[in-house]
Amino acid sequence: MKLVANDLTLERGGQSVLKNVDTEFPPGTITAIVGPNGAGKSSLLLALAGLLEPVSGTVELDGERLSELPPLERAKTLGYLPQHTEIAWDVAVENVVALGRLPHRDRGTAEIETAIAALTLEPLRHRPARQLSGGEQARVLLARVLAGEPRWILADEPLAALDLAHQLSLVSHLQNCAHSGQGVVIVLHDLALAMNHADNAVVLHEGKCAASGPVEDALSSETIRSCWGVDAQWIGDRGSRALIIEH
Ligand SMILES: Nc1ncnc2c1ncn2[C@@H]1O[C@H](COP(=O)(O)OP(=O)(O)OP(=O)(O)O)[C@@H](O)[C@H]1O
Repeated sequence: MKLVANDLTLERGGQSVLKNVDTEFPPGTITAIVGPNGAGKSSLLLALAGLLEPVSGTVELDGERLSELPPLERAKTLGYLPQHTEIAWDVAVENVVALGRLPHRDRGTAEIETAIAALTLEPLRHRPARQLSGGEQARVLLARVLAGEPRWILADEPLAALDLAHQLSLVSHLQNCAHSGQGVVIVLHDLALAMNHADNAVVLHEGKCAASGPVEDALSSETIRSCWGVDAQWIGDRGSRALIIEH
């Protein structure tokens, strides 16, 4: 079940934010969407989740236009985590995670427990979610997405608020999701995390797709120079590469 953006053009607030982007997201892999601030990453993710209607072009899931999928089917298939969300409800953590089962209309106890374990939320499960720290809330909201076991996990900067240990454990969980056939698309700013943990990257620059494909190719020094204006080289072996900035 491939997720495809065909000649996708998006506008927000009357301004063009994505222009004629063609890209494919293979299931069973992690794809990182990267690019400078304002490049259009969150906008592309919103369109992939069916939450931002294209001005032209289409998003298709296995050949079918997303806009034609019934809303419940879409909610089951695509799990979307927005950027910078806060929990305002005075609800226990485990109940927030359980909301991920809403599209399925079941209690999904096993899925909820798996999601709680994946984000190491056991010690927090009875706490009111509103009282947690920013990083803890980010883990709760991601667990809610995972509890729905969507075929696609679409997450906007899921690692940004997490400490190093939680970043690594979440990345490892997302890799397991991908190995079991789910599609994972995440917006990332940290190019080393993308290089070391994603399979593919889509590089956006000024609303256009500057590069896409396997991370080793898409995140080349040339692309980093042309999109971020930074001279940098990758060192180290695959899986533990570091980006060295040249002065
Ligand atoms: N609700 C909105 N109304 C109008 N313009 C918007 C809106 N949201 C985003 N934009 C504009 O759309 C462009 C792309 O924004 P988007 O959030 O997709 O970028 P991004 O690559 O995710 O950026 P960042 O790395 O800063 O999160 C930016 O120029 C932004 O100012």
